[in-house]
Amino acid sequence: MKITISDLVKTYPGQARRATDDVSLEVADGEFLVLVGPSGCGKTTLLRMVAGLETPDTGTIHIGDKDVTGLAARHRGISMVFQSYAIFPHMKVRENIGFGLAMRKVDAAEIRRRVDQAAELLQLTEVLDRFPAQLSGGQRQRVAVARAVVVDSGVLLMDEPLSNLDALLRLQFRAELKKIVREIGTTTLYVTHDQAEAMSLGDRVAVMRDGRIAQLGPPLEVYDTPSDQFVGGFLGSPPMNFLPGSALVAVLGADSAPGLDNVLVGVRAEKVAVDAERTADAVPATVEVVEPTGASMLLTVLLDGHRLKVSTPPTFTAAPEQQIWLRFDPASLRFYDPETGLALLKS
Ligand SMILES: Nc1ncnc2c1ncn2[C@@H]1O[C@H](COP(=O)(O)OP(=O)(O)OP(=O)(O)O)[C@@H](O)[C@H]1O
Repeated sequence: MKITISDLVKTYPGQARRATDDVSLEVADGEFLVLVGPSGCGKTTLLRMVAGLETPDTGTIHIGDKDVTGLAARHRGISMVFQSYAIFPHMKVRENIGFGLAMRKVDAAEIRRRVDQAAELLQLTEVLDRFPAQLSGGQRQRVAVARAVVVDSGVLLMDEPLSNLDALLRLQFRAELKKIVREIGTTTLYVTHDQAEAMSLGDRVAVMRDGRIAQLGPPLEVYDTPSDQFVGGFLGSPPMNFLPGSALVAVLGADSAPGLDNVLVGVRAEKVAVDAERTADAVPATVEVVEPTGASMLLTVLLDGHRLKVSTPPTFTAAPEQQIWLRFDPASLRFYDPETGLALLKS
């Protein structure tokens, strides 16, 4: 089922600012779309309006072709998994997973069949007869997901479903979740403040800021070509570097110098080539900090007084205060308006 969100405005009582400010968005049938952004940007509010847990001031929500804007949550045909996954402590895993089906008066044999199937998908078969207290955090989280997917509704809404897990489990379960959602093929709207999670899971990501969608697109497109400085600085670890154009005159050539005074140049850490020796077209920089990440060596360097992060192969050896040489591939540079932070088309 596709979800069509049109011009949603929501202001909470007593708040001066809009929590969502005229948001329009279409989630295609079977698509996994992630809403991501810093705390307070309005992503949870948007999800809760789709769920029917908040009422928009203006705007409409359609699920499939049906206008559900005025419908109660239980009549919208959606499943939800929230951060505080409310699984019932007094019910065994089997009853917890089957709860939604029992509420819908599905007959017992069918409930059993579907619970068994979901349990297998989520590797919970062994623990179906346990109580939640006898499960690990990751297993509890899987119960919450199983309970949502077993209902087989056309739309799945998730709000930070992995946030209760420790870093390792989070990473593991992220990949499992991606696989499961692909298998069941449900249209999914997913909220997270974690940009890595958003990139990993989303067919498309919508980066939100101040109640609006700053950019919407496939993860790598948004990563490679951020539409503004905010998106480039939010997505990616490390975030995109931004340098005044004047710092790159030597790289881009004197011809482009006049135009460079008024631009901000964005470049990703891994797009800068680093050499210990001077090479053609290279500019000198000084190493400030060296951080081994295992997969790469992350260097903080000073280029003409401007700080940036560059990543090199893990075998690259560098020490603080050492001079190194940087090469920039013009094709990987992005240009922004220093006043507005908006992307400029390359001339
Ligand atoms: N029940 C509420 N009453 C008043 N203001 C609210 C309420 N819920 C959210 N807000 C405000 O609305 C704005 C958007 O909040 P929302 O929870 O949607 O953001 P979010 O991006 O999900 O943030 P987080 O990641 O911290 O949950 C914020 O300014 C927040 O303070």
